Amino acid sequence: MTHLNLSTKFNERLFDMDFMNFGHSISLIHHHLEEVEDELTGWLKQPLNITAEEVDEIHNLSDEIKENADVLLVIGIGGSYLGAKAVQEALAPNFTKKENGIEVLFVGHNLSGSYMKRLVESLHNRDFYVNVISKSGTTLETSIAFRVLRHYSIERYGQNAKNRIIVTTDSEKGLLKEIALAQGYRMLDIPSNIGGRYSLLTPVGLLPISVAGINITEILRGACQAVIDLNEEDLEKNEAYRYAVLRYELYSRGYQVELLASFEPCLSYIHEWWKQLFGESEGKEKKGLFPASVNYSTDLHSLGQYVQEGNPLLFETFLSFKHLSEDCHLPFNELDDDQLNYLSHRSFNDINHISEQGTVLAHFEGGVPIIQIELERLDAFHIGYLLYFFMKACAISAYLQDVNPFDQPGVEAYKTKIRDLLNEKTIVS
Ligand SMILES: O=P(O)(O)OC[C@H]1O[C@H](O)[C@H](O)[C@@H](O)[C@@H]1O
Repeated sequence: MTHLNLSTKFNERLFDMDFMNFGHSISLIHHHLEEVEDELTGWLKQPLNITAEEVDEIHNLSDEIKENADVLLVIGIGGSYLGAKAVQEALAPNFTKKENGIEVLFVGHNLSGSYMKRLVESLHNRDFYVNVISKSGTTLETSIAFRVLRHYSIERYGQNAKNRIIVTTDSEKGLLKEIALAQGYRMLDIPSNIGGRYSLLTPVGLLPISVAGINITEILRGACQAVIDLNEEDLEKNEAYRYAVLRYELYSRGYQVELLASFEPCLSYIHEWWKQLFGESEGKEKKGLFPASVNYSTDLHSLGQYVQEGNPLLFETFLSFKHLSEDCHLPFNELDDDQLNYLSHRSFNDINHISEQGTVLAHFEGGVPIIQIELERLDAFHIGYLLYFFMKACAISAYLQDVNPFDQPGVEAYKTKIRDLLNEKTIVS
């Protein structure tokens, strides 16, 4: 049974692409990934390696939080929040009332004073837990948000505040780990050999996802399946490797932007997570596709014109799910004053699907190369599968470009500048 299908619609500029030219390089990269131990490759087998005890610990914590809080404040930025936020958006229903459940809020990923002020004000009548997540333990946004919310926790809960703070950080080192040990906060480990943007299937993602009411066992089951399926050395049988090769070939032929497109708004944070994954993994040494995204059909009415007829620097990757569990039908209207009765035998999903097909055709005819990634169902299993698929493809893709998928030296440049400016005595205007 295939859980994920990859297909393409390429125009004549690409018709002569031969996958098998990449067989040898892929094979070398495949073995390199299997064998390297000094790199941050712990995520490769993480879904298989996570123990039942670790999953139980997360379930227990999650139950405790749900029992004692109205809100879980997840403080983190980049890889320390995007994965969990992506899964929450994709799988936890929109518009549900929060009175009977807990709200999972992802905070500390900006430096806005008004955001922070309003956040604290919004907590006055609500009970909360804090889960601060940082692999390095020193990220500015996370650290200062934690300082504010730690103070506020003490104001609210006094001595008991420490029981409401959970620290997720590197298993071996870091300032946050030292703080947690000194203050007696409970800790969850991020394995040292897993970097931030590959850490979603560790407690970084699993605790917030579980509190959001999503079945983490199913997420891990999907990811485990992907570990097995996507460890196939034969390029023709490995969808992650094929996706990596396709992207590389398009890049080599002059395309500079990959536009990830989907027709379900709940996937918009999967796009955001994917952007960080590919952007930080590939964008170095003056190389790399620029990862961008669109939410259709919304963005057909803003960026659609550019995609169809603008500068031909991009290709599009459509992400879709064959079966969706919910739908809405159009009511019949006798008057037909809105002239929509021709659609009344169709559902929203039907119309959305046809709109996707029409968009693919139009953009293809406009000269845009198309990759399509389709999964069976929008559920926890397939989301786990998809996220692992992207991580595996991303690592392969970066190696094809001969860059290290696991570092982000460029991020340090602006961090240093900000730090230097903040250390200056004068206020920058
Ligand atoms: O988890 P942290 O160490 O706080 O890092 C959070 C984020 O910080 C930086 O932006 C890095 O470039 C990201 O890769 C990382 O995910």
